[in-house]
Amino acid sequence: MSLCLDVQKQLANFTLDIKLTCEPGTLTAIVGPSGAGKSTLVRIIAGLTRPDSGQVKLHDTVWSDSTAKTFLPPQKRGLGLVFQDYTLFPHLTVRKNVAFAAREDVDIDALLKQFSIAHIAEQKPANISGGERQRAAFCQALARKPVLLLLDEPFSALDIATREALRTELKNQKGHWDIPIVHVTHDLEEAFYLADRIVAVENGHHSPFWLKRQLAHRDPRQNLQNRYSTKDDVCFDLLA
Ligand SMILES: Nc1ncnc2c1ncn2[C@@H]1O[C@H](COP(=O)(O)OP(=O)(O)OP(=O)(O)O)[C@@H](O)[C@H]1O
Repeated sequence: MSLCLDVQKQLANFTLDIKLTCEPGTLTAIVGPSGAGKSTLVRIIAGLTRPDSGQVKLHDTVWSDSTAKTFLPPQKRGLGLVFQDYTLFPHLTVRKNVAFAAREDVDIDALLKQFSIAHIAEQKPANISGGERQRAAFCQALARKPVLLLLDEPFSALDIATREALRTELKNQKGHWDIPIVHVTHDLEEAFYLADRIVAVENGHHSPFWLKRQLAHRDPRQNLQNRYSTKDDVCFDLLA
């Protein structure tokens, strides 16, 4: 089921105005400078912020429509969220954290194994590493069998080696989940590595030129494109 949105929201200094479609089994990376509106966009998709106008739909289910005055609260959208800050309950073990969110038919042990944290299932979050906590956060998000996965800088608090390991796992697994994934990141390398499509946002608007400017300032310029852009789609912003 595809995510389709066309939303507007007045922010402090500009109006966020974004149109986006994200297909199941694909990862759309949202990149852009600080304050561009990326987190606001994630919050609108999650139902944590109401847009002033426009519509958010998952296939034919309307999550938000300002004209029809429809607004589905976050808990009814059935999505999985992974943020930079760990969303685990500190007083529960890893297994209980995942079980808390899980649908009945989910095999929690298999999920923990898939994310290589079966051996720490009985530990509490304070006793495991940052990378393990983020793995647990992914298990928690996926245990609810989400219709959409929303990732807001999920790797930015991790050290380089852990970040790279988790990126690789996400890249290998994302196609199997068969849901749209929206991934906000500051890191262009991460976006090029993971994304099926990159959408650059600047001052609340889709801005292919921001991405072009960033790449123009990189050294050497061609590296990211040559290494990761085997698919034309990823580069659609560069072709604009
Ligand atoms: N509820 C709000 N009402 C008005 N303005 C807001 C609101 N929330 C955020 N803003 C402003 O909107 C702009 C976009 O913020 P947002 O957090 O979405 O940007 P971002 O691209 O995620 O930034 P960063 O990469 O630094 O996290 C900022 O100027 C912020 O101050």
